[in-house]
Amino acid sequence: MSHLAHANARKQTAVQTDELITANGVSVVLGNQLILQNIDLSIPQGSFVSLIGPSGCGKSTLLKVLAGLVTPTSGSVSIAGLSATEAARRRMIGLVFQDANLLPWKNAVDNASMLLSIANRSLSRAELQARGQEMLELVGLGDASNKYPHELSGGMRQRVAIARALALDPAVLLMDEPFGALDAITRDSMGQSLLEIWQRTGKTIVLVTHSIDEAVHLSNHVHVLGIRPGRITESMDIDLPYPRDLSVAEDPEFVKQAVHLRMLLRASHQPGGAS
Ligand SMILES: Nc1ncnc2c1ncn2[C@@H]1O[C@H](COP(=O)(O)OP(=O)(O)OP(=O)(O)O)[C@@H](O)[C@H]1O
Repeated sequence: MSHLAHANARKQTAVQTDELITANGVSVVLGNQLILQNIDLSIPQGSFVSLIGPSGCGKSTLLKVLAGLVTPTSGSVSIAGLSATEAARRRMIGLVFQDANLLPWKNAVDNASMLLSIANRSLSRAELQARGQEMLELVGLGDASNKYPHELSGGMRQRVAIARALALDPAVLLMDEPFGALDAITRDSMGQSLLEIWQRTGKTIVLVTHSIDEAVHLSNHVHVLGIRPGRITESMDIDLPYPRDLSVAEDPEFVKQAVHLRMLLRASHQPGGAS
């Protein structure tokens, strides 16, 4: 191996750290308002991280920065050693929003393979359908492939949206209040399914949520954002073993951590100055 090849191998090793996503000193000004101030984040590969904070504190904006959709005014984001824009261009980022945004004239399997069909024009219809079906099975909708969005419940539509994002096999799944419009019981079961998908696929997940219980049930790490300006005020590990099922909510340790998170969240509602 040449000297240069040795140096490159060293460089590659250096990039392959446990951290998949890092944000360094990210600030965002929109209009003339400071929305995010000096955000530092370090998200390990394969982790499940939740972002929680008061309404309007900038959680969605931060997710958009990680997705390469909003360019920081200062600071930088790296995803597997690439800029967020480049990671997005390479389809390494899957996005799921509160609204499933399915195409009403396509059935579930065609919706699930829709982004893949755009990303890889060389795939045959049979290949697209096979991948769409595989993803629907992963999200527990294997029997609904021929159903159209109007025939699906809100939870089922969100499952298709998750299948659509996963069909591209992204390294990261960024989710913005994906279960926010669902009833409490459906929301619980969607969270549980998401945990199982996470454990089966090993994806890195960043979830924006308003639910303390959801954050504690699902994540191994939670960042609390404060308001005016949006900044990370606290971070906490969720110290509960996986696999977790819904009965974890009755575990005294769960209750303790949820109480602690509530206290951090309450403090984050106080407007603050410099972080
Ligand atoms: N394009 C924009 N131009 C100007 N201000 C914006 C823009 N987008 C968002 N904002 C402002 O940035 C702030 C943060 O918005 P953001 O949607 O990121 O908050 P959030 O924490 O996700 O809120 P919520 O929990 O209510 O969804 C808000 O005050 C919002 O009005």
